[in-house]
Amino acid sequence: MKKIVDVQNVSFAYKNHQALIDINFELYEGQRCALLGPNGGGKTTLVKLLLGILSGYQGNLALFGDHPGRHPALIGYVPQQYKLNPILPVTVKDVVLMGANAAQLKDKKLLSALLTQALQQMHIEHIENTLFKDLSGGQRQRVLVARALIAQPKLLILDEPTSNVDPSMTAQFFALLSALPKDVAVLVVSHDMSILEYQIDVILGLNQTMKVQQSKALTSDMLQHLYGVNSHFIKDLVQSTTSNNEPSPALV
Ligand SMILES: Nc1ncnc2c1ncn2[C@@H]1O[C@H](COP(=O)(O)OP(=O)(O)OP(=O)(O)O)[C@@H](O)[C@H]1O
Repeated sequence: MKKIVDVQNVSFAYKNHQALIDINFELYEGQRCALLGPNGGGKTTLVKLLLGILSGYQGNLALFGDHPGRHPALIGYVPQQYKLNPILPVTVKDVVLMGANAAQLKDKKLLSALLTQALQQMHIEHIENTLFKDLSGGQRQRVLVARALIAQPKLLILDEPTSNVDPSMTAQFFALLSALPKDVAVLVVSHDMSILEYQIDVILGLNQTMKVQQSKALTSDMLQHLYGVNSHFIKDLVQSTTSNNEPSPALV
């Protein structure tokens, strides 16, 4: 398996705040990974470092064997929110095609095939001419993933993808993600532990320092690391929010 992300002993400090301390993890092609952590835990900072938006870190950080920011076309980033000027009549198709512009895809035939494929992958071909502003939160989320997919990235970073959608849309959204090409590595950033009910291979628990788990069973150690409170309280909380009140398989 190809290594997509390699982070070794990475630390990062803002002017007056040490945000990340000695972070280590690797991400391989096809892996589905959850980056979990409390507010202020450093998730955004880490993502910005991966995207090459922030620099000035200590340690070693490589994506596709190179410095961050060198291969933007290989990374699809899906922001938490995407604001468009409501006056602009921008359709779903327009938004998805913006992803092709960013990756500088110009061949018209190829572009048309990739557009169709991205719309189909996210099951939004029927709304391609609908105005983006008229969509629901869940539909917008799918359009933004399609916008990232049109450039055929090898790493997809999803920032709090389900923060604006209800639980049934969340389930549908993750079902779609599990149908992505198998070689695409996916990093889902969230503080919502219920994402662990979906297909996740690795948990990165970030709270200034990082704990890595190669399974999606949340251990007491991980809960303590992330939230620093009695782990039974959190387990009870998560279980009480699952739809059928059955103990979640993600918890041990
Ligand atoms: N530009 C900045 N200057 C100084 N401190 C910052 C800056 N950006 C973030 N921080 C601090 O760094 C820490 C990590 O912030 P970060 O935004 O990475 O956390 P997060 O896990 O993404 O949080 P949230 O889940 O609330 O979005 C926080 O204590 C935050 O206050």
